[in-house]
Amino acid sequence: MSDAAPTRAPLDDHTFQVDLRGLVDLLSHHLYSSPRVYLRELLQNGVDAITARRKADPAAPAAIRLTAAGGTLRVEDTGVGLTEADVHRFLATIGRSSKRGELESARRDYLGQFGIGLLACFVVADEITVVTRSAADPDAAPVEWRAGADGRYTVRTLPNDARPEPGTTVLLAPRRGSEEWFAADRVVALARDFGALLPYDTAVVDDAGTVHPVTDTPAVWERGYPNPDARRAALAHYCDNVLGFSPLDMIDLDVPLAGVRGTAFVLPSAVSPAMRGKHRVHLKGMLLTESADALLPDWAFFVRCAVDTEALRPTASRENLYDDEALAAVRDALGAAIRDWLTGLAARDPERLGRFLAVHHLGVKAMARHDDDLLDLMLPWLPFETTDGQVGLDEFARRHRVVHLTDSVEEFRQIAPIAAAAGLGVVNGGYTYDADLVRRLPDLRPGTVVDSLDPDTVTAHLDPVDPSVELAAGSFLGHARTVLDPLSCEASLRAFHPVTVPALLLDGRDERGERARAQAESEASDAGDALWAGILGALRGSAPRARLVLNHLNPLVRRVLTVGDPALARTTVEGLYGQALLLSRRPLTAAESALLNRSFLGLLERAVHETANDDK
Ligand SMILES: Nc1ncnc2c1ncn2[C@@H]1O[C@H](COP(=O)(O)OP(=O)(O)OP(=O)(O)O)[C@@H](O)[C@H]1O
Repeated sequence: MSDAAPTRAPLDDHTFQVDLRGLVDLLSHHLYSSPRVYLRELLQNGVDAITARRKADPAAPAAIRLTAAGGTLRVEDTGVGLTEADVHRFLATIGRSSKRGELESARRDYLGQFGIGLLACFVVADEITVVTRSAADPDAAPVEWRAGADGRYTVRTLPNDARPEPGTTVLLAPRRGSEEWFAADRVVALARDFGALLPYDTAVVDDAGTVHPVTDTPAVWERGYPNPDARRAALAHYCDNVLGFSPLDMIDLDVPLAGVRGTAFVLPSAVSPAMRGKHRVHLKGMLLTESADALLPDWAFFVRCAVDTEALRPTASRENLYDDEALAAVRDALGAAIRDWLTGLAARDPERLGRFLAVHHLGVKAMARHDDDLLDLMLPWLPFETTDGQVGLDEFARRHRVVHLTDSVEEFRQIAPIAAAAGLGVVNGGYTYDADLVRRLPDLRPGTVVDSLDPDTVTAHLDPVDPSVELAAGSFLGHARTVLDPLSCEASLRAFHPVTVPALLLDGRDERGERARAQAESEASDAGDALWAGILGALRGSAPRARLVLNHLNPLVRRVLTVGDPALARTTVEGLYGQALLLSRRPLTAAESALLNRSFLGLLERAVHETANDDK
């Protein structure tokens, strides 16, 4: 056996091979949502180049000219330009960027950072030609770089007079099928959309030599106005033109920490809280997205923002904001600004607050669920549907020490008139957020009690009938109990308003749960599943039952109570139960539909039978 160290096979050093064609295809065709971004990337490179040049020479010219003529596009900037070495290093190396060197400060100063933006041009063109001359090295000759979508490129130096001044020109001709992106009017529209707020003078020249200005700065929210009305009018005009609606109101936004400034426009009509806001976000002037959805807290679904930001980060496709801590902090700060606006309105301009709440009370309720101070402040203003009509909770709680809450809109509709007549204070808890807010009342207004409205409470508030009346109705009520027992429902007799209601079915959530259980039990036993039916049967009795309350003030009910014929009495009970069931406006089970059918046909048959007898 040898004790020599085991010999190792020599290591082979390798480098990843990159299939440029595949990479170019991936980046250029799958990163971006639309070919239109090619123009944004070109504008962005022009802006960054000028910023870089101006760092060394603050007086350097700053202009970007796009020439859309003869179906091609030329983008020329007065920026820092590139030497031949730079061309190889930056232009021709995917993923390398001259804008990343100083890290944080670079990110602050430049729009680009990833070193892939130029590839977006391959979405619309097969070849990119760049002619550039460095401002950093006055002796460096102009350089021409030609690159194909297949990853090949050529570089050559040009005579000095091919480009006398520093700067860069990018030339593109459309790939077949992409001609539309090069039409002058399209280029003007795209450049204005992306670049209206860019810091340097930018314009498009068309075939006829007409110059179309692109930049329109400062932003409409940054400009000076002779008076607040003029400012409001200008912002409203912008909102109409750019966001497509006439705002109900406007809120100034300013978060110095992240350099976010802009305006939140209040939508003129209510929107679903589930709809996430689509906000227009510029990054250092360049339009990043028209549909940023994480800029505001979820509850602020009633506004659309237009902002410019200095410090938030874009995603690599540059079509949305990177959801990091900075964005979370901005989101909180913008949420606070909207909240402050609201509290300001409550204090100074209740009429405007009223107009706002008439449309967006749902949004404010959503917001108030997580914010006790706001709820406290808005309590007098937020409308709730109650037995006293549409009123603020504050006022309602003053009038009713116990605030009863229904589970659903249907329950409220059915019970509200009767409960109101009986002196109960009921709030409709069936609407989104309302129940949550009402349940917080005792904390905000000590002494107030909030209680669910259950059948027993309502029955207890309905006037009992005279014992002699109850006695006289005993036989009919006996039939009623026989009919209703299998439906897990009890019958009772009370006097209540309105007199037009013959019977009331009090049927809370627990009662419905019990009915669902009973139905499952009978289905299980029909199917021969004794074990399951037994389990369900064991649950029985613990759950409260529904209650059919007959109204002794109702003339029809008074007559019905005297019916002696057992068959007719049962059909009548079924009819009254069915009618009360329909009034409750909730979906019927199969057994309930069958009962309704049976009672309707039974009564019809009796009516026809009697008429036939009368005719004899
Ligand atoms: N107009 C220009 N003037 C001077 N240099 C340019 C110009 N366009 C591109 N470059 C150089 O080419 C590099 C790569 O550009 P590219 O657009 O691919 O990426 P980027 O702008 O650095 O980053 P991003 O991918 O975030 O846009 C840049 O970092 C810059 O050095």
